[in-house]
Order: sequence, then C-alpha cells, then structure tokens
Amino acid sequence: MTKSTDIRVDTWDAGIDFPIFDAKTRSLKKAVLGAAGGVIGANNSKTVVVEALRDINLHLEHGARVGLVGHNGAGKSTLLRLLAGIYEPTQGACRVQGRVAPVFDLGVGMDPEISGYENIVIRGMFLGMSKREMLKKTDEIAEFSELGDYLNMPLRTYSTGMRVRLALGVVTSIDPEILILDEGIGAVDAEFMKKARTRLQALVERSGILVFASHSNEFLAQLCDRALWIDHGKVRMDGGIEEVVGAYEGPEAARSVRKVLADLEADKA
Ligand SMILES: Nc1ncnc2c1ncn2[C@@H]1O[C@H](COP(=O)(O)OP(=O)(O)OP(=O)(O)O)[C@@H](O)[C@H]1O
Repeated sequence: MTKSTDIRVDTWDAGIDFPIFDAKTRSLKKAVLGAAGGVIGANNSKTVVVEALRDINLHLEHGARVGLVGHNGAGKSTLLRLLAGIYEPTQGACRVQGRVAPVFDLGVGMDPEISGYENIVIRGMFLGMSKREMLKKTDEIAEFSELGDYLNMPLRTYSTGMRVRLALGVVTSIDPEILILDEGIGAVDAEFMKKARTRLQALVERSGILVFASHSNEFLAQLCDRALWIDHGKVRMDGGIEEVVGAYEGPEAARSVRKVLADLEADKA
C-alpha cells in the first residue's frame, strides 16, 4: 500500500499524438475542424497525426474527485489512459504514484469458459487485488449480483445483463488507490442500478483519487466535486462540477446538477 499522502498523479505539459500511417493526406488537407474529434495535423515526416491531447497540466492528490466532460473525441478516454499509465505521453511528462484500477470496460478480463465464481477472482486480480483478497470478497459479491447458482455455471451461459451484474459486483468491491472510470456502466435494469450506485458511491469514498469520464451529468454530480471540460484535446475549463457543466451544456444542465447535489445533501441530513 502507498501512504495516502504519497498517492498522486501529475502531468507536465503532457500531450499525445496518434500517428496514422494509412490516412489520405490529400483529402485531409481540406478538412475543417469539426466539433467532434481531436485536431488532425501532420508531423515533421509528413505523417498524419491525430493530436488527441495537448498541454495537460494536472496535479491530483489523495481525495481528488474529478469528472471529465466534453464532446465525442475530445480526448477524455485518452486522458484517462494517460493517467492510468496505459499510454505514455508523446510530449511532456506524466507520473502516477499509487495502485491504479482502470475500469474502461466492465467485461474486460472476464473469461467465458470459467464459472462466475472463478471470474470474480480473475477480474479482481486484473484490477490490482490479490487472489486472497478476492476470495474474502466472493460471498458479498455473490450476494450483490443475485445470480445464485448461476455463479457455478460458465460465464458464456449468462445474459448481457447478468454479466454486467457480476462485473459491477467485482468492480465495486475493490479497494483502489487511484480509480480511473470510463462510462459505459449501465446495461442493467433500473432497480439493480440503484443498488449498484450505492456501492459505486462507497467505492469512490474509499478510493484515493477518482477520475471519471461520463456524458451523464447526474452521475458526475453524484461522484465528483470537480470537473474538467476537455475540448479538442485541451483543458478548456477546470472548476466546480456545476460551474463546468453549466459552461459546457448550459443553465438547464447546471440546474440538474444542482438538484442532484441538493438531493445528496438531503440524504446525508
Ligand atoms: N488508438 C487511436 N488511434 C488513433 N486515433 C485515436 C485513437 N484513440 C483515440 N484517437 C483519437 O483521439 C481523439 C480523442 O479520442 P478519445 O477517445 O480520447 O475521445 P473521448 O473524449 O473519449 O470521446 P467519446 O466521448 O466519444 O468517448 C479522437 O480524435 C480520436 O479519433
């Protein structure tokens, strides 16, 4: 375990370019910058590059709860991958101190041929937990998932929703120092999602650092207190969640964030 004061993520003028070797340069020259996607340019050797991230300076300490908002292709997932240590910056630098649990796709690391019980352990180990820790958590994950005897059956016999239940049970059981969450948590029935949200909130509370990309303002307001607006690979705005969502999406969206925050306060009281 890293001491909580040592858990941190720093980037200094970090940028990421994706070289695209098979792009047709000629037709791209005429392209104008659309609302979606990173900037398309060319490097010194005239290869087309997508400038997915530029000039990212972030200094996140224990307790940071940061949401990412922005258009499709703005760079949110790329930033999450940079902060998770999955991508190296192609410019500047990035330093991650602490054990990272990257949750990009709920189903990643699940094996269709082994049982639900076995998958609980394997998936947890992918997220940085030990086998022994996962075995201790198996009963409560089984209870949460409500999958009963299915947990002894191979995963390939599960429906999509059943798989999500299991994956959500595992993901929300871990004890991460740095939790990197991409959205896409949602293919379950409303009643179950309510139960999952309570667990997700508890997960965030015991995480050192959270960075969460989502198009759901309600979800962002529930889990984060700060937001970054990512636009064409840059941080366009950094501030309180209500302020940033309001600037990005307008007063109606800010109002709905305010309502979620007020409901959370009322629940606490
Ligand atoms: N592996 C890759 N190769 C080339 N370009 C990529 C790659 N991954 C992302 N990009 C480009 O980088 C830019 C940022 O993409 P990214 O997936 O980070 O956006 P995003 O904000 O997460 O979008 P969304 O909300 O649609 O998920 C886009 O222009 C995308 O086309």
